[in-house]
Amino acid sequence: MRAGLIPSRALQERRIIHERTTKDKSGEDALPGCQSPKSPRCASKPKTKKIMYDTAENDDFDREEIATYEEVARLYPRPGLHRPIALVGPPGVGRNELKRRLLALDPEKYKTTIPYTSRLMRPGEINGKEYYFVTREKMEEDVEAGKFIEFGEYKGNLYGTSAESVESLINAGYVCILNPHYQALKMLRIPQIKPYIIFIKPPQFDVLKETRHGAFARSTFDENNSRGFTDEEFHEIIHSGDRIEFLYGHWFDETIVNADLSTAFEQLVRAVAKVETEPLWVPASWVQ
Ligand SMILES: Nc1ncnc2c1ncn2[C@@H]1O[C@H](COP(=O)(O)OP(=O)(O)OP(=O)(O)O)[C@@H](O)[C@H]1O
Repeated sequence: MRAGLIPSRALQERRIIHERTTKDKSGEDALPGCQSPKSPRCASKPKTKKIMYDTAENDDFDREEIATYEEVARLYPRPGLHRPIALVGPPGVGRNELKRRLLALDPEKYKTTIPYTSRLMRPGEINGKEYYFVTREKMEEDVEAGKFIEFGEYKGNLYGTSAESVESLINAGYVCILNPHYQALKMLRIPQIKPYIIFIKPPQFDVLKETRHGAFARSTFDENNSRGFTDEEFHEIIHSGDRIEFLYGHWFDETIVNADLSTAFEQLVRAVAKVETEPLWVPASWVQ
């Protein structure tokens, strides 16, 4: 990601760090950002070195980003245009589940990025399969250079998603499926990437509770994924969804309410088909 493309003055001045994380199947890693972000961390190119700001709950930071008007134009589908699909929404709403289903629908067409980590490779792991393994120094250097759309630290190791990995999937002709933290949208929403942004919205409390309990869904707020969601967590998902919608709603191309999972997935499949077949409104700068 080039510094000149970062859409926000605030982002150029701050490095963003969040603290919540999630585990992978081995139960020990964090996969912030595009993989499974319980850890809402985002990155940008900082002007000031060695300073980290937790802006996850900073309303002022977010409000600086609210646009008033934006010139738009229709982007016509054409061969070679592969717009990534970015699923944004509150932690726990089901973005990973929807992403997993889409990737499984056509693994030759839909791909997601492989995150980078500074953690040591474990026996049996292959570089470039689950992760790209790099040294902490190299990763810090790349973070400083603004190469990560989001990154975070978990148990002393850095994890992150590079903008280059998104661009290389696009250039290789894949439909890149991302579930970035909402603050990463600031770095993704650029002409080189042209994401189609879908907000995954929780349904109202009763429906949220009924559908998740009915499916024996495991709470993503629990490190061990060993229990269901609590009422408090359902309220948190709804509250967090409202906040994201308030702050970033002007960037959403579409909203899907994730009540019944199959219905939400069908809507997602239709949305992805639409991106490939219909002219859609985008910032005018993307079509020039
Ligand atoms: N519509 C739904 N009905 C029932 N269960 C669902 C639905 N959507 C997701 N789930 C289940 O809820 C749980 C959490 O979903 P998922 O892991 O996709 O959340 P997430 O938004 O990616 O959360 P996080 O960002 O915190 O990792 C999973 O067990 C998933 O199968």
